[in-house]
Amino acid sequence: MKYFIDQLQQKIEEKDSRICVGLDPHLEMMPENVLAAELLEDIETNQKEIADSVLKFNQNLIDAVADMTAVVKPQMAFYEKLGVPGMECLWQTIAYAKTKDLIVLLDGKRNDIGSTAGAYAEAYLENKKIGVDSITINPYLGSDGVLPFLENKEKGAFALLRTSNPSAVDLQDLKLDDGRTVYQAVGDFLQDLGRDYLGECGYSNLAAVVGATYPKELKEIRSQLDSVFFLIPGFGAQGGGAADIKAGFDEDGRGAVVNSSRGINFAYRQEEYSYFGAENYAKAARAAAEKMKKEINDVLK
Ligand SMILES: O=c1ccn([C@@H]2O[C@H](COP(=O)(O)O)[C@@H](O)[C@H]2O)c(=O)[nH]1
Repeated sequence: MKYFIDQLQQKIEEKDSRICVGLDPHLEMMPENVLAAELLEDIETNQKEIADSVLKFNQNLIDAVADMTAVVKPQMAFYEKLGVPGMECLWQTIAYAKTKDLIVLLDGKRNDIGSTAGAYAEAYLENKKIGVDSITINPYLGSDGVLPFLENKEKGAFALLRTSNPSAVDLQDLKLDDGRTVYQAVGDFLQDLGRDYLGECGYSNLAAVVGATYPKELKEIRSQLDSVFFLIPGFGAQGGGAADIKAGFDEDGRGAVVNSSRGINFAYRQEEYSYFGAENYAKAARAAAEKMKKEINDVLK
């Protein structure tokens, strides 16, 4: 039995890649040759056709980046939006990623009271037909809501710590009586809880989400938490760059992966990659992923 976090760290090192490729099918950004615009005029009626197109899109993206990423992160919201066909598309996307030996991090930000958290953990982490390796969770219900996601040591959970959105500050930066911010207290909580789930790599199966868009806080959180692995979203479309995420890694360039979704999925829409054309969206995605991988490796040298 190999701990989730050791599997992840090993794959990152094998591929020498610290990127995570999000699979976020924003329908309005899809290439016309994959998804005809008129189908979007009545999404509910056309769910099945749209979901079939999304699956094809995802499979082509996965083929394009499989050799240069350890992990893919489908964002559940975009699949849930397409009803039952969307969920089928999600499971087939995950199954396809597993045939390419990728680690799957399902972005669903689930959680609830302990008994319901257990049902979520079973639904996503124990379903052998689906093959999800890890899931994002909300830690605000406390330990009984988090522990069910850690029961299986081959699986992992990424708890929201300091998110990448502009209004992250509204609640996460509030000051507690002991002088810590809410996010610092969440960080201490996750590190303490995660100590029973440490892999050989020194990081825990209980990982955390810390946004690339707040480099000062990212640096501070990394120095606070030495055994918590980070997923760092906010690279690319949200404005984060390689210099911003550098401090999220440890001194050996370990302990984090950086996510980009729109920046890779829809690279063909960016001026830099527009020469590929919409029909070569997968090639454009590969070029964007390659650039991101290199920029991150260079900044960590
Ligand atoms: O703090 C957070 C937590 C999660 N996300 C998710 O990551 C991707 C980012 O997508 P981009 O297109 O690269 O902006 C998306 O699925 C978010 O839901 C985040 O951005 N920030």
